[in-house]
Amino acid sequence: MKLESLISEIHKKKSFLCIGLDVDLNKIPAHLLDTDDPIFQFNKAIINATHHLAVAYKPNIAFYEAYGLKGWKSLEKTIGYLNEHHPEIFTIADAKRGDIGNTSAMYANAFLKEMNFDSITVAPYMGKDSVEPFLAVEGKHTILLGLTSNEGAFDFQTKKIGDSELYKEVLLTSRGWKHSDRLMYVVGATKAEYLADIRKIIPESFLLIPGVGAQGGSLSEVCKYGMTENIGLLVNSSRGILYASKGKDFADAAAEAATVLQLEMKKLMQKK
Ligand SMILES: O=c1ccn([C@@H]2O[C@H](COP(=O)(O)O)[C@@H](O)[C@H]2O)c(=O)[nH]1
Repeated sequence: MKLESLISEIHKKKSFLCIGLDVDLNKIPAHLLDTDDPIFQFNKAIINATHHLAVAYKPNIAFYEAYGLKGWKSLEKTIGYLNEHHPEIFTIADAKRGDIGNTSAMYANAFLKEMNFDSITVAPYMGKDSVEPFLAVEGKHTILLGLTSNEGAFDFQTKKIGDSELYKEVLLTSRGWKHSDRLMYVVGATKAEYLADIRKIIPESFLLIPGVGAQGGSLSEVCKYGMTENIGLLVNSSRGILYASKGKDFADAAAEAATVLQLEMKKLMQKK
């Protein structure tokens, strides 16, 4: 998907909400467990109830790999359903891949071509040749881990390198790579206070922001420091939306939780 289409969808829906499809069979309503493919049935119901409120969906691949072949089939059906019924919605394979070049090319093929996701999350720490095969895929986006939402982000990412910090070097260096216009970056909502500095290095890039909802990040803080003229944000919530109810009303409850975020986003967009 072209960036202009994503931006136009954001303005149309007055939303920059990304819904994380992190399906845990221990958390979904019991009645779905009797169906042939509970993960897909759950995702389909969530997508049907929320697609007017969200501009992106982000299945975290771990939640599918966890169930072996059945999980992969559910993932394939989910991305197929999104691409067939909602081609206007941006899709993210949250796979956090990255390896030596020829292996990265296989990951790029699997997620961006075979499964036809619009984007994939990639770990930057094996360097340029590990990211290039993803960037080489035309019409797709590579979302590089910038500053992650977890506590462990302070173990390495914020470590000083001369006058700079490791995560800043990732942002700065990757900007110089071929097809860097296809890059986006992950920044945790729990690290909103870093966004002003981050915007000095990557003023226009789209940021995928996980960490609102269950992890306690603040949407208004994220917007205060991270929002650009083109909005430039995809704010993700997974558990806070998916598991708003464990009853038969789970999809309606998810839509309600998504609406709360969308309305706050609309307000914050109007302020801009
Ligand atoms: O820094 C990061 C990078 C990725 N994630 C992923 O986003 C979702 C967050 O889920 P919630 O339930 O809304 O907390 C999940 O898939 C993480 O693996 C992240 O949280 N932080």
